[in-house]
Amino acid sequence: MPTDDAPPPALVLDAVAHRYGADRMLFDLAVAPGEWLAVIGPSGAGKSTMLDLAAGFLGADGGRVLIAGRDVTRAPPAARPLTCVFQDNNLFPHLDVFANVALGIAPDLKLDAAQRRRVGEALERVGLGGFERRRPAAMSGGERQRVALARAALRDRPLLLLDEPFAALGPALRREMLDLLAGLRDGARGAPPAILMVTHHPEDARGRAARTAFVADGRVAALGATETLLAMRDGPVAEYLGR
Ligand SMILES: Nc1ncnc2c1ncn2[C@@H]1O[C@H](COP(=O)(O)OP(=O)(O)OP(=O)(O)O)[C@@H](O)[C@H]1O
Repeated sequence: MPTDDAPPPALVLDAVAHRYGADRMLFDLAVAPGEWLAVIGPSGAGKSTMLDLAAGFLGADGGRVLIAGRDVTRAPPAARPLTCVFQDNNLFPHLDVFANVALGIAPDLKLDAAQRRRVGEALERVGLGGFERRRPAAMSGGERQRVALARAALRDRPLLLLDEPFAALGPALRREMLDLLAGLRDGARGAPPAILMVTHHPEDARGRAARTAFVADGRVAALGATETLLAMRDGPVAEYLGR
């Protein structure tokens, strides 16, 4: 039983509705503080829509979105205590790596000495010490995502939304990036953030996400321990997994 002083869930989607024409999506989900939850499901099922509703890029037609106990249903994206990493377009091409990371803590790019040091440390942690003056165009896809992760790690938000961030990378590099993400989470200055990670590679969830949600037809159709869900022999999850 949770006690009165137990921290609230990192994210609650309480009957959050969204309509695309005649298609109605309706999401119920609770992510515990510090939990790593993977989201899988067929193409077009609504995975990105669910994350966009949590982040506020899409408005809810009904229901409530709570982040760390705060009702943010009507709050714009910038006012929600979360950070996002997508497959593409995480970086500003006209800014160098240092500035791209620094934006995570100082949107006006006016940093004091301690903040400058933190940016440098974050770059070291993702293996990009010495890349400070590089522009994103002169970096590989994996390096660019390291920059995005460094910025996310600096922000110290209770919730990290990842929408296919490593999809364009090969299997070995994807594994490396997931290990890096796990390291950043474990090394967080405060409480580790909860991670909600959409992936097209269910095996990415194994050993990392304790629970996995299966999204189908605009709903969370199944939710359970990752190993249990991925071991299903029949039903829609098994069908999605190609069994
Ligand atoms: N702006 C839009 N207008 C109308 N329909 C949309 C819009 N954006 C998404 N959709 C539809 O909503 C459904 C869910 O899309 P969404 O991107 O959330 O799926 P997904 O599960 O993330 O898919 P994928 O795995 O292919 O990225 C799809 O059928 C899509 O065509």
